[in-house]
Amino acid sequence: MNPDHDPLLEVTDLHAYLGDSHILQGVRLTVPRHRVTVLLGRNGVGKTTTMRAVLGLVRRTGRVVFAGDEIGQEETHDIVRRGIGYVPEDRDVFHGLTVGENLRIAERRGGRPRYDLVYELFPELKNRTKHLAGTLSGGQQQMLSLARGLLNDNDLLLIDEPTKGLAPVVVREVVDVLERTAGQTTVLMVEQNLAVARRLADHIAVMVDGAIVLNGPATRLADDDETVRAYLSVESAISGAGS
Ligand SMILES: Nc1ncnc2c1ncn2[C@@H]1O[C@H](COP(=O)(O)OP(=O)(O)OP(=O)(O)O)[C@@H](O)[C@H]1O
Repeated sequence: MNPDHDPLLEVTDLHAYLGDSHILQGVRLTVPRHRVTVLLGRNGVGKTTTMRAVLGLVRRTGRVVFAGDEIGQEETHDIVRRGIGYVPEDRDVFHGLTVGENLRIAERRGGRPRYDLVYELFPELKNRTKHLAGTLSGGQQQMLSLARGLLNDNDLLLIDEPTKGLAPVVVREVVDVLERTAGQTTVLMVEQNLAVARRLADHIAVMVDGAIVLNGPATRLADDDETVRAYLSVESAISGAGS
């Protein structure tokens, strides 16, 4: 079956609230299987909140269907157990723990952690299992954060702004790692760096003021400069992501 017609994740009429603010206002989004979908939009439009709403981390209403099951009312721990991993924006590694310990505490109970896969994808981490995570570079911390998401057998990874705040040379490294990650699982990713988005995305979703205004093949990014200018606070030529 065409994966675009059998999405892994399908969100309909999703509303979310932070305090008194109505942040997501009827989000509709599909994420095809085995693809990278990049969620784009200006600062503050609700991209992070969309991921957190899918995970049940914010108050929300609406329909969220994952692998054919409705999960819009479920608690976060049940959603995560279904095979959705989260790599948050701030990387969230424990600086005072070693690389190995950071991985160990990410193991899902009852699961079979995939250390072989993780160390094959991230040899730099294998050489540093006894190093404190706080001593790693920003790029290595991002790798550790991605490795934690891949350690469990997740079907979907939600990755929030993985290249944010990284130097151009490190961005390139992380993009390579993201490409390897995307070979393993379906990805929904927030990314503000347009060059990175263009390199990785098969599918895009563009968000404006708490709603999705465009959800389709990534070719729209390549040949539709008007879309880019109208909706995104990104520049179309950003060095550091490679070609
Ligand atoms: N605790 C909160 N209470 C009320 N409003 C909040 C709270 N946290 C965030 N917001 C607002 O919710 C909106 C959506 O935030 P969100 O982080 O989802 O946007 P984003 O598109 O991911 O932005 P960015 O690219 O800056 O990370 C923003 O306008 C933000 O100011």
